[in-house]
Amino acid sequence: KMLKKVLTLVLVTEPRRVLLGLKKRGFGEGRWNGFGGKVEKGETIVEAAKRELEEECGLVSDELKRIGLLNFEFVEDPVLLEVHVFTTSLYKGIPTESSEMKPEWFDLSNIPFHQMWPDDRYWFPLFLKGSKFTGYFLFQGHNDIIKHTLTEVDTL
Ligand SMILES: CNc1cc(N2CCN(C)CC2)nc(N)n1
Repeated sequence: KMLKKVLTLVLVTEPRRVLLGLKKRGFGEGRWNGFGGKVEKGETIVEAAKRELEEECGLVSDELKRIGLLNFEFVEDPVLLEVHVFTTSLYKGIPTESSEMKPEWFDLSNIPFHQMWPDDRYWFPLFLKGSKFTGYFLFQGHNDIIKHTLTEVDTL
């Protein structure tokens, strides 16, 4: 049976901007993304999302809203990534560079999709218009999407 890794992704917004981090090392290195990581033993998914947000960019939020559930598979690697996507516009702190991420604000009309995971082009517009969504993306390598499904949902 396929191994499953549960991961988090947090997108911080202001009225006309979204905070993204440039991944400095590891999985997704060189790509802009929201903040997130693994869910450790003994913590809930939203606790993990809150922890990773603070670790990766120094922001603290107690109001993370679940907006998406994305499943990723890579043909070369038998692990399913189950990514729980959150957003918040209520936070404390100043975005601060960490060992993992270099944070920057992007105007909503200027999202650097060419320097992000290719699936983002599909689901980011749903996130930006306030929809909830579930999706599945089958990758070949880290750049090519062979197959995908994406559905707007009322409840996650
Ligand atoms: C494989 N495609 C991905 C992965 C991904 N994540 C984000 C969170 N990471 C911890 C793991 C990988 N984020 C996006 N936007 N797309």
